[in-house]
Amino acid sequence: MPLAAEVPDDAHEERENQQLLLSKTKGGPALEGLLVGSYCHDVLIRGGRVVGETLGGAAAFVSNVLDAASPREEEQEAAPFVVVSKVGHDFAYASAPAPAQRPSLLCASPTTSFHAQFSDTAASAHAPDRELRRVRACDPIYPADLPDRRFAYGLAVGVAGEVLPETLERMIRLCRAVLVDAQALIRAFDGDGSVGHVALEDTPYARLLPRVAFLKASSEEAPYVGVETARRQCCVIVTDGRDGCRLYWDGGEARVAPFPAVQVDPTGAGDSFLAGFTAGLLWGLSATDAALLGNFFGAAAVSQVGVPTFHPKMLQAVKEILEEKTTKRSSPFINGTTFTFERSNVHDELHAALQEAARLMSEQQQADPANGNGGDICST
Ligand SMILES: Nc1ncnc2c1ncn2[C@@H]1O[C@H](COP(=O)(O)OP(=O)(O)O)[C@@H](O)[C@H]1O
Ligand SMILES: O=P([O-])([O-])O[C@@H]1[C@@H](O)[C@H](O)[C@@H](O)[C@H](O)[C@@H]1O
Repeated sequence: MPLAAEVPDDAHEERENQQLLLSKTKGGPALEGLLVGSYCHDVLIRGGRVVGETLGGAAAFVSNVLDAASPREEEQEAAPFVVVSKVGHDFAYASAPAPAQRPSLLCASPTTSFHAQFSDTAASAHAPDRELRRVRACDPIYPADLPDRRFAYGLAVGVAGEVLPETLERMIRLCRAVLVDAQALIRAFDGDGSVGHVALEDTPYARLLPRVAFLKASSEEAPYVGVETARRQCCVIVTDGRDGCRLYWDGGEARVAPFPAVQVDPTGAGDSFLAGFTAGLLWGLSATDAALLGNFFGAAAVSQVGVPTFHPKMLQAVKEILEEKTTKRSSPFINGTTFTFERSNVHDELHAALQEAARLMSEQQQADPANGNGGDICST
């Protein structure tokens, strides 16, 4: 399987990109990321009643976790990444932390909006927890919307088909390693906006897979990704709700254990997982170890409604754990030419330490229900 460091022979721009990044990042500033996908409006509905209206879009959940957990230099006020997102003039959350910090491109079309219909009866462990309908769609993100400079890593995190194939291709050219959420590639929308899926191999994105480093899919999306074919081209991560996740690469696979959580809203779990995973790579963890951080932030996401708020003490605990358990502050994968998938000998210790931080998080939430927990969307 080609690693991110390997590029097709004819990809001059990508080779040049690698050279630039290698020279720039050796002992240099923290690694800058490029996050592409639009913020949106989420309307949460249960039993025919609106039970929540929140900021949504993977860009919001991913920014939140990257800001909380990615390594940064002491003097850096914000985590080093750029967001390319599009919203309309009706955007209701311009002053929320993530959009305020990294504003969107304004369009004449309305902000993308999803209705999430939650089941009125208790969901079984593996049944889809919600049905999504895209009720409005903002403009797509075009290659020309991306900054014309190089990035250490890219995250393609569209929710409504806004990351066009040519935009993903441009990201691959600009970024040393690209991580993709399958929901950006395989969603199809029928006449009333109901979200369905198409097989990845039938989309124009399929040919780009060998140049992608990681592809994350939920267990519902995995059959459309075709894990057995895709794992020969990039590392595939399948998330499985409360059961954690599995990684598949060419020649190996691993299961990564979850963290306990009291789920009140499943929205954003996959997005927060991908961001936690990316932060883990940036801290220098192997892919299987980084997935622990993905599971940790996925569990944190489901414990609150909408984009979660993290308690500073919990974040401090996580930072101390990462400082202790990681040997480098920047990933050899993103910073250099080597990369590992396998679990390391700190995996179990890291899991145990994060489990403690997860316990701290749930205690703090119970003690302070105002801390982002706006009510239970899930239970009957
Ligand atoms: N109920 C839960 N308890 C603990 N962790 C969870 C729970 N639901 C989700 N997670 C975490 O979030 C990750 C992503 O959740 P999942 O439901 O698979 O994604 P999606 O939101 O894309 O459907 C999981 O792999 C797991 O680590
Ligand atoms: O829950 P999750 O799969 O991680 O991601 C979600 C998307 O599937 C949904 O379309 C969007 O409206 C949510 O805000 C969130 O981004």
